Amino acid sequence: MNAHTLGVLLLGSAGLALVVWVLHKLGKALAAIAETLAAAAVVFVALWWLLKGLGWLVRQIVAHPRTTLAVLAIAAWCRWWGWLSFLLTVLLLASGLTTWWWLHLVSFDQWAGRVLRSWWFRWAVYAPKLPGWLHACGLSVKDDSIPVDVTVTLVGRKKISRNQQPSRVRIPRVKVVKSGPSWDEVRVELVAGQKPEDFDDAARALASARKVARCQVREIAPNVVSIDFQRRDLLAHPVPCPDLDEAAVDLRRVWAGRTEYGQDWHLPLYGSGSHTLTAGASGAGKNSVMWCPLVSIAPAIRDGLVRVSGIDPKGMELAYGRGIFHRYAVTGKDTLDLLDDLVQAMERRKAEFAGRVRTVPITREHPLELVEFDEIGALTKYTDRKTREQIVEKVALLTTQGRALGFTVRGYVQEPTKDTVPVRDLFPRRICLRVTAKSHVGMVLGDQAYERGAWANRIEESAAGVGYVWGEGLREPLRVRAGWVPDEMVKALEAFVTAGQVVPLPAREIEGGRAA
Ligand SMILES: Nc1ncnc2c1ncn2[C@@H]1O[C@H](COP(=O)(O)OP(=O)(O)OP(=O)(O)O)[C@@H](O)[C@H]1O
Repeated sequence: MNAHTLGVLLLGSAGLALVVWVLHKLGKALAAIAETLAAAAVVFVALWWLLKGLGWLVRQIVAHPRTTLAVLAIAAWCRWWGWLSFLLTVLLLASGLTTWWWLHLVSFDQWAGRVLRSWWFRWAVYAPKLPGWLHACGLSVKDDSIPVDVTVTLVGRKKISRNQQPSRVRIPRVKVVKSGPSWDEVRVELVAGQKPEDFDDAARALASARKVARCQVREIAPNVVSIDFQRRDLLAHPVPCPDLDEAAVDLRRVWAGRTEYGQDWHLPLYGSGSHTLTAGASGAGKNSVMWCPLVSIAPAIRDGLVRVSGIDPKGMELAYGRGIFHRYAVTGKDTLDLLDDLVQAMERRKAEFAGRVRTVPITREHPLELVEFDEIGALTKYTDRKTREQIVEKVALLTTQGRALGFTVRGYVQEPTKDTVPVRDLFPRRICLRVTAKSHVGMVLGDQAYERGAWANRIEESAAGVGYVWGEGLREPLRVRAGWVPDEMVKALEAFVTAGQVVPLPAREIEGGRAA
């Protein structure tokens, strides 16, 4: 090997060593950069998720402030007083609520049950499931269904612009859930492009999705509808009126039918809140509201503790049980005589008891005078002016002064306008059976009754005897069904109270319906 070759070899080796050294340094530098980048990426991703999580949490807190407060309160309780005391308090509360439920179902449900049920249904049913049902029933709006813009430029070319973002589905938002004993009201806010009628068309599909028999839609505001689901109906079948018996009678609490909770419904015929006005369209079942309490107090009528007077402008309904009525009137003149007689009796009683008692005790000498005024509108609107004014005056006297003296008036009307029944407001207790117009509900039960769930205009024709009561200790309108009194029972009642003095009609005629 000569000197030239040796020099080349040495130079080559030195160059190679330099290249290896440079590559080594470069590799180290790149590894450091990659490591830094990876660390930065991990930190960035972690921060991104943290921010996203925080954003979600803030959204939840804003969207569900009550739940957030409850969770915070529970956490604070457990932190300061321990989880055992919290558990014991929950158990105590639960047993208190159960006792209340057991003792008085209606007041429990109206004050606590429906709040708890609404909360539970919102979380467990409507918030998670309703969006899916609405989408499946065609009640969502897809952004790609927004029309495409077509622009004609100056050079005549068409430019078609589409939204390139992925299509988004917009679904009505659940605003409020209210759960009554039979119905759930779910208020949703419509999205742009929807109208309340879209929901009307989808009502049956929504009922199937919720697996309930009925679903109805109400427009609350131009952009808010209430989707009402009927969960159950304990009043779907007629409620039989119990047979006549000798049981003791409490005139302040007379059995009249059943409530939507499946419990007994009682009405007072004596004392506070006994004057009652029942409104209902033709065939709504007003007569069961009249007959059923009379059947319940049959022993008191027979024993002379209750004296029933009947005003029957149609001359049909009450005539079928004519023997039950101590006084009976059909025409305007007869009605005036009947009311005159009652007002005079009231005046006599007033003179006898004034200053001695605050409420006249009911005895055979001073029986409860119960007036059943069928079709009150026929005589307070559709008679001559003089008779009409006198009838209104007498009814007003009896309803304003009669309570403490043992005089009770129960009126029945088809059209509950002030024009038809000028004394409407003098009846402290009102019952609204099926009516033909939404406005009638407010006229009978008062403002806000319809909004609070007394949907009497929606009662089906087949549900005769079903209606709503409100007020008198009831926080929310209560759906009731009057006990059904068949024709044979009216005859049996007549025979019972007259001790068989009235000759019953032959069975053939009874089966054929109520005779005049
Ligand atoms: N409580 C009830 N349960 C079941 N069906 C009932 C009840 N009450 C009434 N019905 C049915 O409805 C029909 C009409 O009832 P009802 O005569 O009481 O109506 P109404 O309101 O008095 O009508 P109108 O004002 O025309 O006399 C009855 O013949 C009966 O078939």
